Amino acid sequence: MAANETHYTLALPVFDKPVKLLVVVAPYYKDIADNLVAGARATAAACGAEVEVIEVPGALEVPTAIALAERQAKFDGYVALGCVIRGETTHYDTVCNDSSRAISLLGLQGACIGNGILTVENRAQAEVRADPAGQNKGGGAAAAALHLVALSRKWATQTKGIGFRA
Ligand SMILES: Nc1c(NC[C@H](O)[C@H](O)[C@H](O)CO)[nH]c(=O)[nH]c1=O
Ligand SMILES: CC(=O)[C@@H](O)COP(=O)(O)O
Repeated sequence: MAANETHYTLALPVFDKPVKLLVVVAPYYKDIADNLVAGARATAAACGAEVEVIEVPGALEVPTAIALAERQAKFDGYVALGCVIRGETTHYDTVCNDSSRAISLLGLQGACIGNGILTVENRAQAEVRADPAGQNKGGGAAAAALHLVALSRKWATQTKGIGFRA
């Protein structure tokens, strides 16, 4: 994938009611995280969505923070951001696999989550993917969350008043 190429081709959803996103970021690599957050903020702003940002120590804590936030029922969707760079041991595999799987499981339970946690071999790969003017993975994760929020709202209004599964 070219440095400035992105595959987020869907048009952003349009909302008639306010949307509130929670960005959960692990600033393990602060500069990378800052770029991911900037990309997510820009995409959220393009949709008129409100953003709150919280920080956790690492990628493994991101899904737990989302699960805790979901209990508050204050947010329409979540953007998971972070960067995992392979080191000398197998811990990379644990961090990548466990954080992504936990995020997917939360999604299957109905949380609208976009996953922008980078899992890369080296810093150069991370930099180009975090850059809002590059592959903009933070913006893509925010777009994913917003699309799921739109879908959730669409189907919630369609089933309102129907007391049974059609
Ligand atoms: N190596 C990276 C980590 N490791 C830390 C874990 O995510 C976690 O915070 C720790 O195991 C305590 O539970 N985290 C990243 O986000 N990125 C890494 O490259
Ligand atoms: C992804 C990691 O957990 C990694 O940064 C840890 O580095 P190492 O495997 O060299 O301990």
